[in-house]
Amino acid sequence: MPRPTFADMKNDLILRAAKGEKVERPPVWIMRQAGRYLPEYHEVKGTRDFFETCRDAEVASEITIQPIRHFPGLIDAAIIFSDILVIPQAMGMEVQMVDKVGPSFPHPLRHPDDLLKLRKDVDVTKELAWAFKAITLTRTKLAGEVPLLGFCGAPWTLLVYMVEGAGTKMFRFAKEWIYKYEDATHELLQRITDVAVDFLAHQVLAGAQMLQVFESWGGELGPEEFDVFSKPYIQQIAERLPLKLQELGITEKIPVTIFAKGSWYALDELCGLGYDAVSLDWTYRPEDAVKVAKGRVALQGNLDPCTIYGSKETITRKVETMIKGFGGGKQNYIINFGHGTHPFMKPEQIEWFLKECHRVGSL
Ligand SMILES: Cc1c2[nH]c(c1CCC(=O)O)Cc1[nH]c(c(CCC(=O)O)c1C)Cc1[nH]c(c(CCC(=O)O)c1C)Cc1[nH]c(c(C)c1CCC(=O)O)C2
Repeated sequence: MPRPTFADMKNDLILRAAKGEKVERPPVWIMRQAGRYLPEYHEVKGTRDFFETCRDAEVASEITIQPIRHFPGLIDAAIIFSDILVIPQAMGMEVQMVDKVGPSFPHPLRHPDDLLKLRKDVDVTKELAWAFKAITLTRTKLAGEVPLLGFCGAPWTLLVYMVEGAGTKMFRFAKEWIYKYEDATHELLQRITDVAVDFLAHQVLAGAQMLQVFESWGGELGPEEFDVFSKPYIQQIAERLPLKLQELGITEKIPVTIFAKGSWYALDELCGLGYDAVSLDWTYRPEDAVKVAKGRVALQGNLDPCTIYGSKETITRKVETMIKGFGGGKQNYIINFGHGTHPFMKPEQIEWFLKECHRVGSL
């Protein structure tokens, strides 16, 4: 596949911040910035199936750009509208998105023998061709307005969904895998890692300018298990990606962010894995995170998303303390929520948050 060409960037703030450069103000984007809190999302999505929406390049690109248009000049990155569960799909698993319930796998992997059901050699250019098409179209439509982010799920988080078959509070099956089927667990994690590296690299080839790896269930592992079942695989992704990009003829630096939700005990290790940015949930005191990071990476985060339910004064106060806590934000900092938006949030409140980020971040 020849590498497409795109318009020059009008705003590359997030790319500069992720590379550790000094910036005029910290860039801001929001996890799940496209989605159900925006009325125009429902208009476009209608009653269409969620994954069908992702696979339609025209629709996915429109939804990706919606928040950029809704808050003109206020958001510094677009993130492609897709889902972390497309890797399990590429590996041969069926995944449905059930309205008001979430993801559901009709045939979860409950025993090591179930690994036989997975596709052995996954050709992402075939299985996920739709994703690359959506990325190329979205980057073209963005016309350099803001950079386009690609992403994938981290191996441990994807294993959780693949063996549980749905969201969970108990993690019974995922924990059974790590404590009872340790070898099979490593085999599965390795196979997901291989697909993830390939998938991320091809997202860049299609036009993604920065990447994020979502270890959303990181915090379900204790520190010892994190070092065995999460860290080696997210480290492999960071280490192998530049080589894979080189193979594809991509020589420029592509910043990559790791978001390991709940893994506060591992912050020091996360800063040394080869990622350019580390995304933090809201349970960190920014000052403490800055001390641990020691300028090795850009930190991203970490407003409690529920702050948006508070008054404008509350949002202002929280934005002020957050940006101050991250040292004023002119270097090594990207503003974000500590997790995604909720469907019940009012766009006006989010707009106030974004405006305050611009005001306080420019001081
Ligand atoms: C764990 C996870 C998933 N998906 C994702 C994660 C990691 C981030 C996190 O920790 O939240 C990542 C994701 N999912 C989605 C995006 C797109 C871009 C964006 O952030 O704006 C991204 C980056 C769209 C989505 N992914 C999903 C929706 C809602 C689908 C709908 O419209 O009904 C969207 C907009 C569905 C989804 N997808 C997933 C769940 C658990 C759910 C159901 C929960 C819910 O309903 O919010 C798995």
